[in-house]
Amino acid sequence: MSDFTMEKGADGVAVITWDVPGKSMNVMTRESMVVLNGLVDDALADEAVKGIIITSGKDSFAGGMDLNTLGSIRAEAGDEPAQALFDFTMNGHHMLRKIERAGMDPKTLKGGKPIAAVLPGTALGIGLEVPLACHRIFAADNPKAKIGLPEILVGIFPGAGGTTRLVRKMGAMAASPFLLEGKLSDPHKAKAAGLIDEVSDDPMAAARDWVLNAKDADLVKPWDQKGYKMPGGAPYHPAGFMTFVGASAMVNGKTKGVYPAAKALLSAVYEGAMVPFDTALQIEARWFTNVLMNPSSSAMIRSLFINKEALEKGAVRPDGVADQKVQKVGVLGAGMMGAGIALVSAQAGIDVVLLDRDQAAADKGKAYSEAHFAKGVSRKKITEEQAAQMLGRIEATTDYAALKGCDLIIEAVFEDPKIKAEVTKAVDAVTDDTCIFATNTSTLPITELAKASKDADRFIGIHFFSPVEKMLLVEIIKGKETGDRAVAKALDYVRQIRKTPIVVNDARFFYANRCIIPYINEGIRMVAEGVSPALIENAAKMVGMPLGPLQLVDETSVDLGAKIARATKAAMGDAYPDGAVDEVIFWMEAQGRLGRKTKAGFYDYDDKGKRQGLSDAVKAQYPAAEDQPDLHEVQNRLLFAQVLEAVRALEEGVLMDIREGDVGAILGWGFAPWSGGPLSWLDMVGAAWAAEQCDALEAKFGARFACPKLLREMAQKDQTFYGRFAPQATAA
Ligand SMILES: NC(=O)c1ccc[n+]([C@@H]2O[C@H](COP(=O)([O-])OP(=O)(O)OC[C@H]3O[C@@H](n4cnc5c(N)ncnc54)[C@H](O)[C@@H]3O)[C@@H](O)[C@H]2O)c1
Repeated sequence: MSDFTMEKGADGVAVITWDVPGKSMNVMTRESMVVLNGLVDDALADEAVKGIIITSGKDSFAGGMDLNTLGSIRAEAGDEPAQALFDFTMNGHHMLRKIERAGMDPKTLKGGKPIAAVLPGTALGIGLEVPLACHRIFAADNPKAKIGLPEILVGIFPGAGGTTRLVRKMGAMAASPFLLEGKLSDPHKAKAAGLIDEVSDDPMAAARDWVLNAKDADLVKPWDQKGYKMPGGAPYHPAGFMTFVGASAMVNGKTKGVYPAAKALLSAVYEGAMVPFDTALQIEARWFTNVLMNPSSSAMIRSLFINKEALEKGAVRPDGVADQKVQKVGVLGAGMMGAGIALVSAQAGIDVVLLDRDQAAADKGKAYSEAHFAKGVSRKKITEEQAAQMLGRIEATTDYAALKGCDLIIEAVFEDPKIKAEVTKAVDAVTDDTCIFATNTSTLPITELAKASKDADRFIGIHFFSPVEKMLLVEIIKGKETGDRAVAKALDYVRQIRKTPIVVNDARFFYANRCIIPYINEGIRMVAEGVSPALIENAAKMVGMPLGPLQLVDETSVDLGAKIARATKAAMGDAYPDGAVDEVIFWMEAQGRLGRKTKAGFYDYDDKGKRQGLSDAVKAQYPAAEDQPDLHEVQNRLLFAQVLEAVRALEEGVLMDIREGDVGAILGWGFAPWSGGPLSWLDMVGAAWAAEQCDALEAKFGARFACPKLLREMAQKDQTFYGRFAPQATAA
């Protein structure tokens, strides 16, 4: 079975159906493009065919390009990868341009065959770029459908004509959220924005009717008509020029210049807007190739597309363990985390028993889901029946007997080993030995907590990030005695709730928190040293961190920081290195400046909790020194604080797979996504340069920057992480 098939109807409409065998969503490959091209040729040449509909056999249209394709083109091309990628991209343009011109006479623009796209649901990336080349796009009235061009989020930009077509269709200003931010819309919003043309209960019938009645003029795109003017003005008009200046400033403001794809996109748009359409497509292809050849884009594609998907599909799942899909989950503690865990589980179709110490607390936890589902109904994302069905899956209770029959328990009670031990024992008394017990602790060692369990083999860490329903990463932690079945269960559960898992070994703060805490601490330490808070925050953003370390403290709260500092000090004794950090954090705590929640932290906040400037009170207590450090040094301190922890985690065997180190960093704490993650970043800058920087930082700031042995050895041997620790199937 081919990815595309065609059926020619007696009414003269040829329907090309995209339906990749064995996949839940269509993706475009090199091979499938050849097939589509052949079918379009056939239909255009066949006199019996009056018009064409391109649709999908699935409930979505397509998820985009299979980015592995780009990797394999590059790998096969040997010394000339750029030429091969450019040629591939131009072939795509030729095919889509053929669809757009549809056999019409190039002079009179008459005699073409109408081509409509019918989208039953989601259409992303090239899954929207193919429709954009068609003459009219019909979408089903499917509120779950997402329509847009998210390429920028994985480090590239729409390179199958989407950039050029969208800008000419709606103007650079209106196109910018879709191109530069990867904004996705449901069908109605997509129609309002001009991305698609019609939303219908029966889009096939509507499209067929349109195809059979379309006139010559309906097939000619505005940019192929005489006197075409770009909406909002092209760059050589004053209004258009200002749009481009504004867009350029916005991109620089948002990306701080570290995302090559955003800059290349702007160049493609700007240069392309000044020339005829077909030349613009060549310019788009040139910039697209430029981006594909950039190490940042390759690293982003590798981490955010290929490796993320591999982890979601079970790349690190233990071999030979049968499917462990969860039927009924018990969630202990209906507080902030427990309520979120219950919500995502119910959404995934799992029955949930949500247990707390008293009924009011359990009910409050369930009410969180109720409010969330009600919002979904009011925004037409789900129906009232679906909301009722999902809410009906959650049983709020105080009764341990209700946990009977649960095949997974996740405890999210207070962060207190005694309480955690009590609930572990109480659960053991009512569940059988098929049930896996998981703890959501963020700081307590799993191996220690497992001692309260009847069977440490069935005990595991499933560490969520807050807010549970928004954060994409789940960290699974193996205690010393955790068995494969528990790991498989945790992975299968994370897959059910559609998040991305990483599996790490048990160690202080596991992986994500272990790396983010030194970043935060380095920022606070600099405040104590008299580095200007604005310099610290800006330096962080300029290396691509979504939040500066001080803003991050405000978001996660100063008292949590103080609590962790006290606990760490108690655990480490004399080896505790963060005295300077504590001074600031304890002062903040004493001042009641606990962060956003108290509307005062390193930043000031208005009455509504909206962040204002950096706080004068903090600046008065820790005045900025006259001599401020070099920006590059501040950036290096903030980056190395994180990446060295990632290297140590790998060296110590906490991280077992480098893919998890990179994917976990980006999804878990927003580590500079342009870099592809901390290990990809080290590969980009080179181990030798990184080791030199460590030596310089260590000499000036102390042992926390000492070059890990592993990195030193890699520098000496001129190795990369993806070379030395190459996991299978990451060769993109
Ligand atoms: N807050 C975060 O950002 C975050 C992130 C990851 C992990 N965690 C971990 O998740 C756990 C819960 O954190 P939270 O922020 O949801 O706390 P929370 O205080 O909001 O909720 C804890 C809930 O547990 C209930 N509880 C306490 N003792 C109980 C018992 N014996 N039996 C049943 N219920 C009991 C409390 O009534 C409360 O509703 C902690 O282990 C924490 O370290 C928190």
